[in-house]
Amino acid sequence: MTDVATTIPLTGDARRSNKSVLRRLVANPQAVICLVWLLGVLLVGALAPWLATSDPNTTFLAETNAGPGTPGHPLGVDSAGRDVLNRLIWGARESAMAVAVVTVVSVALGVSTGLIAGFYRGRFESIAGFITDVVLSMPGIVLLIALYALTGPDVLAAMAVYGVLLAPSYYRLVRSIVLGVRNELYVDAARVVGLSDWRIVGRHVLWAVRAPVIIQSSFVMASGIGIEAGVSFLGLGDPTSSSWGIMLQQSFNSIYNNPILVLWPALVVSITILALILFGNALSDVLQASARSKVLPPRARRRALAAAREALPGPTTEPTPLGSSDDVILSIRDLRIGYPAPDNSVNQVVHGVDLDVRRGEIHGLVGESGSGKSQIAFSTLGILPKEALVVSGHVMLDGEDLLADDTKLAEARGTRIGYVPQEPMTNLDPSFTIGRQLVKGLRAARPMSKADARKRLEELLVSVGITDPDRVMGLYPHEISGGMAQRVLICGAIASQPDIIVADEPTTALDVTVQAEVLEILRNLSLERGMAMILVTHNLGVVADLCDTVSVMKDGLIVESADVEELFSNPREEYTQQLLASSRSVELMEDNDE
Ligand SMILES: Nc1ncnc2c1ncn2[C@@H]1O[C@H](COP(=O)(O)OP(=O)(O)OP(=O)(O)O)[C@@H](O)[C@H]1O
Repeated sequence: MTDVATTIPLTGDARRSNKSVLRRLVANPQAVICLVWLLGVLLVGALAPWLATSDPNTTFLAETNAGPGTPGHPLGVDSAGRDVLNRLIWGARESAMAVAVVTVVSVALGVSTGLIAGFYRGRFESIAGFITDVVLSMPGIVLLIALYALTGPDVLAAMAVYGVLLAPSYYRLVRSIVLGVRNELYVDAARVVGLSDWRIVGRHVLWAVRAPVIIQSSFVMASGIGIEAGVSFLGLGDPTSSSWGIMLQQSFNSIYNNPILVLWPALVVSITILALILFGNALSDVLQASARSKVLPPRARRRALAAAREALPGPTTEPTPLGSSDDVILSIRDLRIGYPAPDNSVNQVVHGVDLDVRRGEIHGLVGESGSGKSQIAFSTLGILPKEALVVSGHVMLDGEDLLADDTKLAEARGTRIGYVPQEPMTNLDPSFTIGRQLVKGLRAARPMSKADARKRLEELLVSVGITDPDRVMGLYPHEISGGMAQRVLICGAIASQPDIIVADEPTTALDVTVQAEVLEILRNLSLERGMAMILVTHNLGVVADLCDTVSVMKDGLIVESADVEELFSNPREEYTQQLLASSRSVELMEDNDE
């Protein structure tokens, strides 16, 4: 039985990209050829009464076993005197009906039970799981033969039973997707606004399972065609029918008299199965590609980058010289980052950023959402998404261009550049203890014995406010609080004594009191260890409290960069003034609420 575990949870973005799915499908010649064949079979089946020149069982006894090309019988006549082309046309209708029965029964049963089991779980899920295991353990074709006593020579009834046998593959697929989707925040939000379970399932959950179900169905249809042919070939079909399986069986019986008769039904069965499988694969590729951002293949990537570089504006001013290497630890020049657009051009999101971070300085990076702060942070660490394209630029760490050399960048990451992420919990592996993760990370960055690594980490844990480091080292991530997890990650980031830390909104996921403690830790670390820091944040209060210098970003550009006191007292750019004004009005509103 076919069991394609294709899990492609589709989001709102995918909803918008429906049109492009169709466009990409049409652009794939293999998909188009398969689709034309499959639609052709359906059309021929639907129009059989008009296309066929006679009834499938009409006999032309005088022309029994006539070969292809006989006048009036282009594909010949079978051993019972029936026109082969006519029977193939009628057969398209019967085979399509058999496939429809398998698909409808298996989808209806498997998808509905999978939805209920995944969404509500509980006893239904246990019972459905047990039944699924039992059904899957049954040998399908043997069962169909055994059921012949019940169904008789009725292929549609046999196909309905086969549909029941295939339902577990849908059940498992749908249940696993629904289990992932039911805890998504948008489903919680739908519950909170009062949508009934049925509307949530109909609107959100069903949407997430539709693509994998469609893909699975093309494989189920292919196996339906094969099983119909197999069951009929074994003699369990209705001998008066003209399905392709029956044609195959009857022509096989007269293979010595008229061997070419086997060719026609074998050909249409094989081509239809092939078309369904290839179409399913093409559909799967297109839907998977549209569910994630597009990663260009190497050649297209090189072409897109070359075109984007060619289109760069020439220098209008002298390039900003690199900061003095004694003073500046990190120097970014003309950094431009983009992402592939649907037409394979490059959609730039960072447009030539220059930034200097001095040794020991805490450099705040602020700006509206989507302005490119994280892109700068990630390119410094070399952890931009795979699909990202660095159109131009240099990231110089202590005079070495990391962007020009992937090996140097990989060596610097985690050793000379530390990273404190936004979500502490999701950055710790739930399968290992805190101690194991910290020790492993430190030993990877700085080779040393386990005992030495553990000793150094215990000291660092104390320095970030964890008073019982030995106990915490033995805990799993789910056993500690978010604040403690962030301290652990800060400890991990500074353990290799990096020159600079990139902290991407390190306090956003924490509550207010813990935020203050974590900020205090970062400030002390910078003062005591002379570590520079890039602090990405939305919070101007944090910037005022912690940073020495601030760069304000808007639309992928740094619009203003200044000493923190100067920027707050005398903002030059209109956008900075607006940002400060809106931050003050939020503070005022909060004060009034208190
Ligand atoms: N994988 C991606 N594919 C396409 N565009 C992306 C991708 N990641 C980011 N972008 C785009 O890059 C731009 C900058 O994103 P970035 O995450 O750096 O913004 P940000 O200033 O850090 O925002 P926030 O404060 O909300 O995190 C945005 O327009 C975003 O849509």
